[in-house]
Amino acid sequence: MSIKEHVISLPRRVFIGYNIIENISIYFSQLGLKFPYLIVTGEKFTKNIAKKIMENLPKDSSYEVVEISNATLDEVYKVEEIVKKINPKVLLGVGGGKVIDVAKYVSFRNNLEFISIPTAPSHDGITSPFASIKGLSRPVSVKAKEPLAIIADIEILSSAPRRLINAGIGDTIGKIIAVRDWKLAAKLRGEYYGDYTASLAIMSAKHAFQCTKIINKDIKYGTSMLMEALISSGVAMGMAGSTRPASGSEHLFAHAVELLHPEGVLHGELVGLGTIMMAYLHGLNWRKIRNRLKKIGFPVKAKKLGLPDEVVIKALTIAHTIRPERYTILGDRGLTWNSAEKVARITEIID
Ligand SMILES: NC(=O)C1=CN([C@@H]2O[C@H](COP(=O)(O)OP(=O)(O)OC[C@H]3O[C@@H](n4cnc5c(N)ncnc54)[C@H](O)[C@@H]3O)[C@@H](O)[C@H]2O)C=CC1
Ligand SMILES: O=C(CO)COP(=O)(O)O
Ligand SMILES: [Zn+2]
Repeated sequence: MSIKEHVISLPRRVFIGYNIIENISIYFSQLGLKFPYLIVTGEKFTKNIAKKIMENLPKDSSYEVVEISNATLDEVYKVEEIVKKINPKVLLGVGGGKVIDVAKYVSFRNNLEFISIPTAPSHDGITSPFASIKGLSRPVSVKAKEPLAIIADIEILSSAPRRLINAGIGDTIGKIIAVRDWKLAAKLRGEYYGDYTASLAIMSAKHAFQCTKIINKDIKYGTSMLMEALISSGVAMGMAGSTRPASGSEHLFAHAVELLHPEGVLHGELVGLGTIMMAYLHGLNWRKIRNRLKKIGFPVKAKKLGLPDEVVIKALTIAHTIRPERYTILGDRGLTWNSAEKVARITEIID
């Protein structure tokens, strides 16, 4: 009898706290990291944070920096050119979700250690061993390297623009739907359902929901709560060996919009909108989710994000085609144009 292998990829250490960037050389020595390092960062604001990191790297260590503008295959190849040149031992991803995904994907392809240094609590890719890279065959995430460590400086993360913080809440509350969809697939399709990882994902969503009650009053405490939720959702993915606990129909909607309207909207914002509409389809209390998000200033209307109504409706009708092997409330045939329009109007995503 053959035993099907199941591999769990988890980070070894999570450093979380205020102004902990200053301790980076201590952390690196605890982890026994060798240099040269390659720092992957963004072209704008995040490169200033990367500079602070450089100032605090272990003395006498050597490193290179590469700035990327997007999570595309071209940017992956650009980083790999530098990997070939300097032969780094460790890649540091310093930035938002796109930077982290490129660094973690390059680490995977080149078998290098990866350290995740998020600059915004905007997504749960901070811990997950998956990456979303444009230019691959599909818009959904693929296997990547799990971070050896995460360095989460709450001072930096809580100073990120509020829009990015809210997007992280959107990405995390989406797990309510992802787990419902997973349960449905288990019932209708006999798909394996991992109770433990599903519970972990639901706990992350509840935590993010709780966070909506705190974040307006105490941004620092709210951010640290959100970070716990984002990290544990990433752990759920690592344990499941798939993004199933963290990505269902609400993410399919987000991916569909990204295909139709690729610029200007954050991943977590789209997941938030998808969550409201899919909650309606699942017969959940979508109003409660919408109201909580609205209270924190989350854009609960497509037009606030510059999304035309037609894009929302079209995305709803094609979402089921994006990852057909992952059964969700959208079924095999998806929504008709008329029912999609009705869902979007009833939930007030479009007027
Ligand atoms: N691998 C995984 O499991 C997951 C991956 N993702 C991916 O992550 C990406 C979304 O990540 P986001 O961070 O929302 O988008 P992003 O990486 O595009 O960042 C949004 C913007 O915020 C800027 N930024 C970051 N930190 C900042 C700060 N402290 N101050 C000012 N500006 C800052 C970035 O430079 C960028 O311009 C998507 O590509 C999505 O597919 C999302 C969830 C899970
Ligand atoms: O965004 C993700 C989890 O929040 C990853 O989901 P996908 O596997 O659908 O890309
Ligand atoms: Zn997501």
